[in-house]
Amino acid sequence: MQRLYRNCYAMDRKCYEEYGLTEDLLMEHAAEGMARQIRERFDAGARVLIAAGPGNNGADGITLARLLQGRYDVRLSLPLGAKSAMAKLQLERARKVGVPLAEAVEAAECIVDALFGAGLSRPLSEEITALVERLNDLEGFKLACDIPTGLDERGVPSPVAFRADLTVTMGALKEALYLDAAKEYVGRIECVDLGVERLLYEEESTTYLLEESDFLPPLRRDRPSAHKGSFGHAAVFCGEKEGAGILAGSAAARFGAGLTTLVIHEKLSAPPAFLMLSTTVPPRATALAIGMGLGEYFEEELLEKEVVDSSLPVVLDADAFAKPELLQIVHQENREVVITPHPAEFARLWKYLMKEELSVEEIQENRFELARRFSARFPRIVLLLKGANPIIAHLGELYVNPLGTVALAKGGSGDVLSGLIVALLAQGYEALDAAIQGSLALALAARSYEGADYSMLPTDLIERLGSLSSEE
Ligand SMILES: NC(=O)C1=CN([C@@H]2O[C@H](COP(=O)(O)OP(=O)(O)OC[C@H]3O[C@@H](n4cnc5c(N)ncnc54)[C@H](OP(=O)(O)O)[C@@H]3O)[C@@H](O)[C@H]2O)[C@@H](O)CC1
Ligand SMILES: [K+]
Repeated sequence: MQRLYRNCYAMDRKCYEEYGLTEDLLMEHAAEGMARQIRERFDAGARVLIAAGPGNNGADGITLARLLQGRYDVRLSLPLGAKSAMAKLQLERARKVGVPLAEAVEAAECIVDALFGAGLSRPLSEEITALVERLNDLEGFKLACDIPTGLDERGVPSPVAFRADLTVTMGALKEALYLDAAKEYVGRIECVDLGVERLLYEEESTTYLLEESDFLPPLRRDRPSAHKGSFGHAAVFCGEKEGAGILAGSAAARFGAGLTTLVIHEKLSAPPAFLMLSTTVPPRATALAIGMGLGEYFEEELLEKEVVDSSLPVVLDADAFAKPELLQIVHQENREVVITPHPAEFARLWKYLMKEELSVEEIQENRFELARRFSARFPRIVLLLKGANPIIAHLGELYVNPLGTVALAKGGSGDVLSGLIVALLAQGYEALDAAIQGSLALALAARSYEGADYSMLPTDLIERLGSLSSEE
């Protein structure tokens, strides 16, 4: 797990005030971090075009030009000139080592965007927008300095923003790079130390980035005397769209629940043989999941009695967010509860619980802030806000999972996720661990799919659950 930050200003200040470092020194490390990435990828002589802006993001780019000059065919473009003191100083140095200025944007094997970083303070002008479009249209490898130009401090992209293959970010990882919309622009993300080890640079944070090595597959069954009752009993409500419940139930069984029962209202057409059926929650159930394809089958009284009045750990998903009786659960402080809304469901939930209307767009632009506000209001509840980079919130802490792929953008992926989480709850995991591990398992299952990304089915995910392993 790595830490994420809203910005690095306080940590930069610490470098100057406590460690006696200078801006010049930090910048040299920032530029050297980019130079290293370029040297690893390109042979001497390759053309590197660096588009540098007027501030210190541009100054990083100008410094990079100096570091590469001599070994590479460097072209430096300064469409707005050099304005900050550091940019002027770096330009003077770059000139002295012979860095040539580019008249216009020209084709290159490596294209570096050092136009704007943390200081972008207003929309891009037409001229800069056109420049970013031209850079995007070039064929070469694209490297963004600190943050791709056009993303604001939340990560929200302008209509045109630089599309990087690699973002080399300075000092520490920023939340903005992990907003769903930013996923289109950032490419791979590498973080560079600025003159001190990351450990010394970083401050406390309440936001974390999940990594592959955080995944711990469910415990192997190493007790030969264990029986099915040793691994919990997941009860999955199966409603009008029965496929959703069947997917969730199948995922739960595959992810280790000792028993899985589909709680049904009407006889199912063809449930898998390993799932049991019941019209009530079995007395020995150890966790519940409800909402996937639920519809209107179940009477309110039954839901009250079997789900709301129960103390079992529970996953609420999909249609559960349209049922006020089920939403009472969010107020149950002493229960393990995971809620898994997608942004439109989160909007509905927000209106009901927070009495405030938000559009899906507002939610997507402010995912981190809203997840934080939700967690401040309902600290005990584990919120898993779905998206390209799902955010899990609990007790005011956020965990971001950047590992998912577009192959997951298909009906049924969310049902599988609910099944994974209820399987872990049934086996005794705490709600936060169940949400984190379920989310990681889903992403890793998708990554292990070998077919074309458009072709993956929820059943492919379920098949892969048995062979997941963490990288390390
Ligand atoms: N702090 C540190 O210790 C370290 C910082 N580092 C680096 O510094 C970067 C931050 O630098 P920064 O603060 O100078 O901001 P930056 O992104 O260059 O933009 C500011 C300039 O752009 C201008 N401008 C803004 N928006 C504009 C627009 N739409 N259209 C046109 N102009 C616009 C703005 O002009 P103004 O608003 O004043 O008119 C100003 O001139 C950071 O991302 C990292 O790369 C590293 O070296 C490590 C150490
Ligand atoms: K940039």
